[in-house]
Amino acid sequence: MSRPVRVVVLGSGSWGTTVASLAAHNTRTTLWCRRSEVAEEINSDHRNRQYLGERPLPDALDATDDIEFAASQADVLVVGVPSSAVRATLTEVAPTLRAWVPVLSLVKGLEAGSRMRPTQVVGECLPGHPVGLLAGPNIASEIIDGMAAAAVIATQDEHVATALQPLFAAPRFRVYRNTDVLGCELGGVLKNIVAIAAGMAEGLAVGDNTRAMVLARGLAEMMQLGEAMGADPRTFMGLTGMGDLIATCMSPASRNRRIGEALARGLTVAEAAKELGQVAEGVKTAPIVMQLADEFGIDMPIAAEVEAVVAGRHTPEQAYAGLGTVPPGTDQHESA
Ligand SMILES: NC(=O)C1=CN([C@@H]2O[C@H](COP(=O)(O)OP(=O)(O)OC[C@H]3O[C@@H](n4cnc5c(N)ncnc54)[C@H](OP(=O)(O)O)[C@@H]3O)[C@@H](O)[C@H]2O)C=CC1
Ligand SMILES: O=C(CO)COP(=O)(O)O
Repeated sequence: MSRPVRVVVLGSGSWGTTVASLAAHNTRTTLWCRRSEVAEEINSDHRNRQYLGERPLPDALDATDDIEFAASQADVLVVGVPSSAVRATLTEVAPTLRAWVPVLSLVKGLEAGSRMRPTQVVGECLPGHPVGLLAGPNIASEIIDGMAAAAVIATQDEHVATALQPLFAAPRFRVYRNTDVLGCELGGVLKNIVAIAAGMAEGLAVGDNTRAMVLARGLAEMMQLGEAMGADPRTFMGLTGMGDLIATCMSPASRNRRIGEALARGLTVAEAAKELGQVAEGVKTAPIVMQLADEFGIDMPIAAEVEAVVAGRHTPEQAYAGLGTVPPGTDQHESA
């Protein structure tokens, strides 16, 4: 009889811990924590209090702070550290990870400097490994509480996706497949910037029409850049695009939205990030996305205003006033 596969999740923040908990209900699972006290708390108390409060984690979930040993045990590797830490983390696991182990990214940010998507960084650090991502409208706290949700595993190889689907699925967590890796990954990356705009709007006490405008025009910006970069624009109408955009812009638990709200309260980006204490990928992604928008010749007025606010050039009030000066153009989807 063949042994069950071992899933190893790198990164014990709110989402890494949640995904590891989903997997632990289905198969042997190890969570790598960079701090030993977090690993001890998970193994002894079945809690990760810093990120998930008193929510109980599965008894079967194993935690360790030994990244090389964890990687050597992996049949499937999941990357759940912030985008800024993906390359360094994968460089550490490369020597002990066995050949052909599939690697799944949870990461929703672009690498500064290289402007690479997380799956591209995986491809560079771990050449030859099948690569994919798990994305969708997945606010970690709701999923660990067992509220119904769905995600997508995006890989070019349908066989890999089909093998991975049951490892992360739960009765109330549906896992779909998609072969448009670029479109799915960009959806998760770009919606964070729109969520900062949505948070600023909340902080400025706008109406529901404004909320809807930010969502709809934000989605249009995401689709236009995505299509110009080679993604299928229809992907942006699915879970990883519109789905994640709605969840992140609407949820008071979204870290990106909370950053926007804090900026509207007059905090600086540094103060807002300190108050949050968790990663909000949209802050560092906004300037990279504006470089891409320039390169591909795409107008992204909402992303441009978010970038101006996080760079400290505009206040949130100026950003919203600035949007009013942009010529409206057409609301029909324009192919890039
Ligand atoms: N939370 C969510 O609901 C969702 C998050 N995501 C994405 O998942 C990724 C991870 O996010 P999330 O779990 O929420 O993040 P958190 O901020 O909750 O946790 C980050 C984790 O990464 C670790 N970490 C931070 N910096 C480094 C580093 N330099 N080297 C190694 N490890 C590091 C942290 O360790 P330590 O505790 O020691 O600081 C912590 O375990 C992000 O790209 C996010 O956009 C995607 C879907 C949902
Ligand atoms: O990606 C997420 C939900 O799908 C989480 O969003 P935040 O990082 O804004 O909390």
